[in-house]
Amino acid sequence: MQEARDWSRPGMSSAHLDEWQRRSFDISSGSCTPEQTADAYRAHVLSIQYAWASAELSPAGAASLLRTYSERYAAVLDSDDPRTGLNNYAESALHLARNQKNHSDKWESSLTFENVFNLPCVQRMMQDRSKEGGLLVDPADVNITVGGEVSRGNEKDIAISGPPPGLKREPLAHGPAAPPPRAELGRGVSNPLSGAVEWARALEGAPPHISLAQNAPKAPTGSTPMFGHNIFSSTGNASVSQSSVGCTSGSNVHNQPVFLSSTNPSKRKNFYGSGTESNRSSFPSQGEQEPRGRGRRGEEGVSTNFRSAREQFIVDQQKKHSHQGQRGSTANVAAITKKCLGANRSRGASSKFVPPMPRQEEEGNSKENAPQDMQPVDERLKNLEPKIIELIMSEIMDHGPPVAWDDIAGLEFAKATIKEIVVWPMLRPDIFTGLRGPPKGILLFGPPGTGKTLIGKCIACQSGATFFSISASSLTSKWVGEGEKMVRALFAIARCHQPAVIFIDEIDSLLSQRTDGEHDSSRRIKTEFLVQLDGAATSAEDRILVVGATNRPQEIDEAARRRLAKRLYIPLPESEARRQIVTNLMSREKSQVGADEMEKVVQGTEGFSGADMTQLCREAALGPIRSICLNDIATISAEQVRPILFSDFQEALKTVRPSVSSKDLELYEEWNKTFGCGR
Ligand SMILES: Nc1ncnc2c1ncn2[C@@H]1O[C@H](COP(=O)(O)OP(=O)(O)OP(=O)(O)O)[C@@H](O)[C@H]1O
Ligand SMILES: [Mg+2]
Repeated sequence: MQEARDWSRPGMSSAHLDEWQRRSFDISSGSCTPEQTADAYRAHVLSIQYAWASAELSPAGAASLLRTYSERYAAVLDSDDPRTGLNNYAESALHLARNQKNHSDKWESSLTFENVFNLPCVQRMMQDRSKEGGLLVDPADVNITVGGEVSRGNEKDIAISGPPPGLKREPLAHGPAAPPPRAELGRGVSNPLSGAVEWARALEGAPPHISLAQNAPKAPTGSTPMFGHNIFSSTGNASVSQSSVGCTSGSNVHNQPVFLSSTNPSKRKNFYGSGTESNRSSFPSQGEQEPRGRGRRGEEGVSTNFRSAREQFIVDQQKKHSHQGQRGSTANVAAITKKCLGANRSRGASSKFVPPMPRQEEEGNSKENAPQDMQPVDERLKNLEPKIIELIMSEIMDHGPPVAWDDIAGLEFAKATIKEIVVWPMLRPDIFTGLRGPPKGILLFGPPGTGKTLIGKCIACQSGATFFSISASSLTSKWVGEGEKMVRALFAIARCHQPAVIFIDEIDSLLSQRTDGEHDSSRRIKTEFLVQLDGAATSAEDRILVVGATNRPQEIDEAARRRLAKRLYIPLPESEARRQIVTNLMSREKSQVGADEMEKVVQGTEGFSGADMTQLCREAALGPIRSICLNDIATISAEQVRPILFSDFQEALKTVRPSVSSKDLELYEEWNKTFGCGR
């Protein structure tokens, strides 16, 4: 509070200062709840504003104090630590975003900036566009700042902008064309999907790979249409910052993409807007700025987006309800807004607060605006919430290093069957009709680590179909009602992107036996899934294939089992397959293992799964490193490391054991005999 005294004007009333002091003391006592702390900081901010308005504080002092307390206030709002912050409703979402990974995370995109422009559909789009000479995004979206804030006309540091006024965009005659500028769905941005939809439509020829897994790579920023992001994101050298695709203006006439760093959440420098240093440090001049958001006083020319106590109360109530899981139909929207709820955005008392749930008017507005803002991609999707569509579409999975059928050792019968069911009918739908029509559901079951997920990845790469990969966890979200909607939307979108494959890894957790004691929401998700599966199965013209994978087939609901008509056993690898796995892996390393030594390795690994074999090879590969003298490890060159030898395998075999017990194996064999479709 020393600061307050320093900034105060001589002769001003000390009432406000005392008040600040008292509250500050309370807050720092550590006994306040986050709500109380936030309230106290809000009150501080209001007091400072009041003091400034009644000329009790100098403008500079007011600006400085306001910045300090607004930042503290924002820190409480944004922190997802339940003891210190209010952002707990996003806890699970943030947790998922940060920690959970699934298989698809490890996949790298085979699309790069270079080769994406060689895609026929992109070429086509470029040609079409060059004929039309039009922009790929809605003109209204051109001047949008990446990073969540809507750019204002007078700002110099606009992150995305179109060509300078008067400069007509020339289509590229050759060479790589730029992707359309990605319109960040910032608040107040009109027609947010237009660019993305346009781009996606243009890419229709290239089968997108769509993952609904929550833990698949996510856009860090808010409700962003992610076509652009996903199509261009890759872990290779052409990677694009997920929240930062943009186009330069000025000299860069061809709209070459530039990479912009995303906002550092820990830095709240932009607190007073998206602003420049000058507008950040001049609180009193805020009134001159264009009011942002829906601050009621914004109309009067004062940019005070503070919420009245009543408004705050409504928000608090909404938060409480969200904690009780009674969100009803708005839950979906809330779940989607979770992307915006992290600390990625600078926020404060004078910036627009993002409530955990949309306020009534916002909801109303969004419904009203929906027809113009979010044009449905397809007629069939018009009954779905645009934000759910966006969410599903935004999770487009990059299929990384392509998995070929030959990368899967053994499993010849399963591979042949899948090719017959998946690949050929996709290629020749005209032949595979009537009784020859492929089954609409496949279940891959077998012990852990035998290649079920690997097969899923291979189907993604080889089938040429739109590939949706979902994990049960993405549907069994805590937002009541969201799961069913997601399932419905998933199938609806798949229907629009036929032929499509929906891959559900660990399907047992989604479609386990329905019991009396289970939670209502998971029961409803299951029911919805079965209904959708039925729809997909009975509609002759739909070319949607559902592939489930599980290592707990006995737990699958019998109704689901029936719908997954082709149930393929994925057993432990036979000796030939084990040899193939070791040979494949060793071919990428420096190794010297003779044929008879390899035979001994194969014989010694009876009962090993594919994953166990991989683990064995990894362990053996460490042998040469372990044999290096400790003093040399820092200096030895890679070439000097000796090759992997049979003795390394012998050592590795002492520590790596099969992960599947013979008792478990019997259960699988038994289930296969009863329900399996193998020979
Ligand atoms: N048949 C196989 N050929 C080549 N590699 C294999 C094979 N089976 C397993 N692997 C190796 O084991 C790893 C794990 O396989 P995968 O994830 O497909 O197992 P899974 O059957 O899905 O196991 P889980 O049931 O536990 O999910 C693969 O990444 C691969 O390296
Ligand atoms: Mg798996």
